[in-house]
Amino acid sequence: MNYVIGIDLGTSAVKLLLVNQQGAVAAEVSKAYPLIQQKAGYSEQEPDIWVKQTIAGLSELLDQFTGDRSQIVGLSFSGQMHGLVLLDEKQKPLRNAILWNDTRTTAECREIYETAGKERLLQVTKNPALEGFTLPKILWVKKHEPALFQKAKTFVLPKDYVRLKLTGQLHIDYSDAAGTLLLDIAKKEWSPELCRLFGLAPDFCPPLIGSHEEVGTVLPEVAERAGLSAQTRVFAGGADNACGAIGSGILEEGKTLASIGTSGVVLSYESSGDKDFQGVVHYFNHGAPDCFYTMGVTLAAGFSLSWFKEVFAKDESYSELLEEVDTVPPGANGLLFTPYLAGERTPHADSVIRGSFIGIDSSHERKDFVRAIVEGITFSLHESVQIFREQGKRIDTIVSIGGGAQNETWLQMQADIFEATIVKLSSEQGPGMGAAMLAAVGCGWFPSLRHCAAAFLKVEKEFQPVQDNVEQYKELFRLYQAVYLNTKELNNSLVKFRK
Ligand SMILES: Nc1ncnc2c1ncn2[C@@H]1O[C@H](COP(=O)(O)OP(=O)(O)O)[C@@H](O)[C@H]1O
Ligand SMILES: O=C(CO)[C@@H](O)[C@H](O)COP(=O)(O)O
Repeated sequence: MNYVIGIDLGTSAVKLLLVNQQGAVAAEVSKAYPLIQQKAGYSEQEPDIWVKQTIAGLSELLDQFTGDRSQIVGLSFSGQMHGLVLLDEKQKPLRNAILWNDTRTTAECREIYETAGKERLLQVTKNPALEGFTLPKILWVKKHEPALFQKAKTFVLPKDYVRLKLTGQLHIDYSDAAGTLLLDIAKKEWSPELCRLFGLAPDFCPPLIGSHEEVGTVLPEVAERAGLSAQTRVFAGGADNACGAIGSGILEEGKTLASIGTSGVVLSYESSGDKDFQGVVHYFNHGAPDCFYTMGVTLAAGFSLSWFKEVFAKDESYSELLEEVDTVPPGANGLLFTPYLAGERTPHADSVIRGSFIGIDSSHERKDFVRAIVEGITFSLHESVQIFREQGKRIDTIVSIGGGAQNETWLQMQADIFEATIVKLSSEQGPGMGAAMLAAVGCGWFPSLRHCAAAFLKVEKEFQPVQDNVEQYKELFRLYQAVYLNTKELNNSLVKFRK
């Protein structure tokens, strides 16, 4: 029996899956790393911690493996999107990576519209200028750290940096390049026009590659440290949401997923790259060749829960924290939460808004707060589900993945709020599984990702909406939506008091 490894470089941790030819997960490892938040709106990570934890994770994964290492024939990557890793001429990072949930770049987003024009930007990149995307971060460093920027020869995205250190090969794949605001999405090439407008040298953007393409083998010194065979074939991999789509079988029109990781995502397959969504939802290249996807993004989905756990329940596990949440009724006994801890993207592209608990009563217990958080995150994702429905998409079944999909009360809540059947797969690790599938297809185990999905992906359980809950949540959702409008101005006035 042969195996492949899927490496998902998430925001909270790198997660590694060892997958056999039947798609069963033979071993899995998660290695965490911290977020660096110097001030409100800032979010960074140290690129070399990703590499260190990935190699340590590979080594732990291999410790669990009793077979012959030469049976591990391939590996590939999935990674948090948009994060800027600036490299010098020796391909060393010049500073910490600025991540997808860092919103310091509102002025640079304005500059992008003024320089390129919103219409033209949407035509080329299919996306609006949002603080989380890569180009605004490049412009921020250029403006605020000019001496450092002068030394920058190129840039990569997070998982591309790890792949560079594991193989020595420099690339960005199309699905991740799509989130930079520098890629012509339909033509699948770096936009010479945008690079020129923003003063970026033609070789500043690295060579592009397809997610399924082979880049080489692991470097001998890495193979030795990780305990891998030096013959292990490496395939490019993709953006975590593109890989999540592969790993949950979102490979044809009409399929939708909801992911609750650090961010929250509702994603839908698109067969062509020439539709016009006017930037209301993100529109990116898929990890499967020559197709696309649209998605709405909640910036602080799982992050809202991890924030609460870190501040109020540091020593408890998520299962302990969520233990009593099913004893609290829908509406958390009159408590509403909006998950805007890091600002928001869909439907309110707003870097200034922050979260609220509305309706705190002296009768509320911790479990009410936890229920309100989980409901607020799910309401936020429901705003994206609604956008897709308003655009004519039929959404009656949603595959749920990410850390949040480990909790059955939350899965039932998704069914009740989204008013759709929620599918839980045998592994909730969609992005890691998608990366493993890219390696499996690359190694020739299957003729296509669809064949691989048919063999690998197994439904573990389905959750149906409960009508009584659906009705209550419809009313609560309207109240939830009112919170944004009623707290927007208050938050604008609070900015000067933030860290
Ligand atoms: N047992 C659990 N039940 C519910 N939610 C969980 C559980 N474990 C983790 N989570 C949530 O999942 C998030 C991490 O999900 P994950 O998909 O691993 O994120 P990322 O890819 O961003 O690192 C955490 O922030 C937390 O909110
Ligand atoms: O910014 C986006 C998508 O546009 C995020 O979805 C990141 O890709 C991070 O993902 P997770 O760490 O939450 O999986």
